[in-house]
Amino acid sequence: MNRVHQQPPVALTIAGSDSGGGAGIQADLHTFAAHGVHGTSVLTAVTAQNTRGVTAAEAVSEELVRAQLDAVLADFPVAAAKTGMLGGVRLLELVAEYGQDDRLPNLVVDPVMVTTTGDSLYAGDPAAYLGGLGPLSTVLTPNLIEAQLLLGRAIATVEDMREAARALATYGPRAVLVKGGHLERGDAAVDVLWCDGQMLDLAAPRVATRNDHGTGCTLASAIAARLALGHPLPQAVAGAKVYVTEALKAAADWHLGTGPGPVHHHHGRKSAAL
Ligand SMILES: Nc1ncnc2c1ncn2[C@@H]1O[C@H](COP(=O)(O)OP(=O)(O)OP(=O)(O)O)[C@@H](O)[C@H]1O
Ligand SMILES: Cc1ncc(CO)c(N)n1
Repeated sequence: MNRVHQQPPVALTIAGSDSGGGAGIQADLHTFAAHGVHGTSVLTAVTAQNTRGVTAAEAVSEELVRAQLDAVLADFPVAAAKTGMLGGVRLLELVAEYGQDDRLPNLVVDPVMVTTTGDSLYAGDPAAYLGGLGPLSTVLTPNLIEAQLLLGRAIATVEDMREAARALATYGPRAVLVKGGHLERGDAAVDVLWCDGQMLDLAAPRVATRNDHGTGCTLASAIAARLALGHPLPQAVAGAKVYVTEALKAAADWHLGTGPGPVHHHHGRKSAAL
């Protein structure tokens, strides 16, 4: 038997740490593990954060980010990568440099700028995202607020989301997923995917829960995990959305923290405690 098939594919997350464990690098590594993918990580920032918000944040130096990227990429067959919090233009440009050298295959770019609790995680010009990482992205995954910041216009309806996805695609990503988690209307959570010239609406039942911390990170890393496993792009995105919906459902009754808590990344597995 070919031993190569007995080992997990490798995915890489380039993101910040959430001390509360619901978003950021922690959510990404949980998601990779839940998909049976080996997770490697490049830490870009450390945040002091819980379910109520971010109380402090500090960027990792460019030298240390570069050293982490070099260490991982020199030794692991990274099949897909994902960016989350980059903090500002300097780390964004550094990551773009690796992308330009074709060292970040199947790159999912989650343009993290503000948390749902309103804390800023990006001090820089939103346009730098499109210029720096747009052409290198396999999928760009802005939420409503990020899409508005990237395009400088209001987005209020699903039709606006479709127009935004088309407009963002002109900056070079192969696909754009505009997420509608913050469009609190109706009983569906609708995202729109512009992929290879086609528009798809991805709808899921809206889960009645306050525990939605880290859903964006979880979705982006589930897409990366599925790309690492060899799923074709639209199926990887659709499957990742189902995974997030199930993770939201499974954690709906949790009371972890007093604010919006984390989702259940390992909902497919029985825990000894539950
Ligand atoms: N209550 C919900 N029920 C079902 N799906 C949801 C719900 N809230 C969010 N989603 C889905 O979760 C995914 C992430 O969307 P969202 O717009 O919340 O991202 P985000 O703002 O980047 O997340 P966060 O900043 O909390 O990590 C999308 O697929 C969205 O449709
Ligand atoms: C570190 C980190 N990255 C991303 C997000 C967005 O959810 C967050 N809250 N914290």
